[in-house]
Amino acid sequence: MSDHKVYYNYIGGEWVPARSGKTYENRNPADTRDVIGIFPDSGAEDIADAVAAAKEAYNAWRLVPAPKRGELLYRASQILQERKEQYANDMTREMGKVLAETRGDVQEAIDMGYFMAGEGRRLYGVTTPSELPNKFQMSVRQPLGVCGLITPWNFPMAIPSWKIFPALICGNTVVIKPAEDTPLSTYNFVQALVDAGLPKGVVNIVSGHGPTAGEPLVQHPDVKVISFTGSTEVGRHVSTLCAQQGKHVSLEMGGKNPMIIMDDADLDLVLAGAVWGAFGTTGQRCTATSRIIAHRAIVDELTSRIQAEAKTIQVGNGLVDGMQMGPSINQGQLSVVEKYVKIGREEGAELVLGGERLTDGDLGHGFFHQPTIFGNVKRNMRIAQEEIFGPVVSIIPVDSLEEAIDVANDVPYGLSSSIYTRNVNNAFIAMRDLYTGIVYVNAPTIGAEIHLPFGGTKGTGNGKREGGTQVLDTYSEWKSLYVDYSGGLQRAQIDNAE
Ligand SMILES: NC(=O)C1=CN([C@@H]2O[C@H](COP(=O)(O)OP(=O)(O)OC[C@H]3O[C@@H](n4cnc5c(N)ncnc54)[C@H](OP(=O)(O)O)[C@@H]3O)[C@@H](O)[C@H]2O)C=CC1
Ligand SMILES: O=C(O)CCC(=O)C(=O)O
Repeated sequence: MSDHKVYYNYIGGEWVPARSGKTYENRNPADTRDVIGIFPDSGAEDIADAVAAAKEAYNAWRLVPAPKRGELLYRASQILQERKEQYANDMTREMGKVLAETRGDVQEAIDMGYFMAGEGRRLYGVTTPSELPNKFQMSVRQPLGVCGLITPWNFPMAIPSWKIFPALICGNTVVIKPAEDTPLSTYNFVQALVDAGLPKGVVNIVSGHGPTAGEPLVQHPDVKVISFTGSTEVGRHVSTLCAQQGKHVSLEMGGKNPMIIMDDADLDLVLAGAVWGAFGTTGQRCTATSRIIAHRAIVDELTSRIQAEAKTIQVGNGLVDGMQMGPSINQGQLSVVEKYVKIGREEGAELVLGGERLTDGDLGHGFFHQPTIFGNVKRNMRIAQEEIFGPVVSIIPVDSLEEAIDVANDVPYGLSSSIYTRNVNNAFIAMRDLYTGIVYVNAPTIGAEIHLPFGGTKGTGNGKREGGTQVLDTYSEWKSLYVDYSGGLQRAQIDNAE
């Protein structure tokens, strides 16, 4: 028998194993000798149990006054705050990103909790004047029922919080299937909700694999909305399944985010932003800067300065002080990085830095790769078009702002973009013409805050947004209410007119 910690699904207020008894191991991507824990390898039957529990709990939860629901969310955020350091440590161990970043991940969940707790006292609808006398009208949000949530591994607490908190504040109940690589952080998040006193069945977590646990959740007829964050390929499949049942679906998917550097940019500022944008979280952010579109007048200087800066990045176990970049999440993702490095070389891009897996000493036990920069990249090369989701950035020279924006928009994704310039006109043109869900000026493509809508255009999404109050639209439907207090007067007026 192994002595690793065993985790269970949380269904209807009980911690239970998968009905089949099957489990899987969760290992540290920085050192695969380190087993984080044993998690249920759940199937359709476990999903069915969780959906039934959520459906039952919905009847009471939807009637809890929204401000009271908000108080529970507030309490959960306080608990997350108290446990922030422990949860950040757990997250670095299971996901690999450095501690400063996992603290930020937990903090985003805390922020989202406080934000949505406040929404419990707002959840604004509108009133409008009526065309008729003695008639009142207004619109209110109503919950949908059971929400199915499917999340990726790169923000394993923040992204679940972006879904669970707004779903709950609207009066829904939820079943979440976290990424198989990072269940612990989502379990920790759910534990905080449980400890805050959430009623049984309101939140349910079922771990397992996408096709065997995620897909049954998507297909379950009692699940009214699916909120999915992950790859464009899986997201489109999920969307197709939802369409077959006419089910609501919110999709947040991939990115190929450009950073435009004009010839008047402050290059010191650019340097910090470009290195953080490209190599923060090992490039495993959907908002990561994966293309630097630089004016030809400064591209050589910029390339050599970014190369010098990126060379100093300390790559290693994120729990060790001083480390700046962790590993890829797993062997599959590392292989994708290696594949694209090979493709870039074959396409004739200039390898300016990196390009190799790191295996010295203890690094050999993890999925580490050098920060990698390609220069002289052409806009239509595969490394400039396809999402890599790793520490690889392409520098693309251009001759004008117009060309830069054209190149920036010429990819199948549209999540985030940025421009560095001292010229206010250029900045406003870019804000207007970059066809992405998020645009930064003089800042990298990463670092979104939860108070504004988060999401993208084209292959990045399906028009929905997380974050901001706009996220409430995913977890509620509008109901228009008309109240006639004329005592039949209106009917009489209409009859007389006829
Ligand atoms: N736009 C955004 O907001 C964000 C987008 N992303 C995108 O996510 C991707 C990386 O995340 P990754 O986890 O690898 O993405 P995947 O699409 O592989 O997985 C996302 C989630 O979907 C599950 N899943 C896989 N197959 C199915 C299926 N057939 N039915 C239902 N669920 C399924 C996964 O389970 P399992 O873990 O078992 O595979 C996981 O929980 C990148 O492309 C990135 O751009 C990431 C973060 C934010
Ligand atoms: O850096 C950001 O803006 C947030 C990134 C994010 O949420 C993601 O990559 O999933």
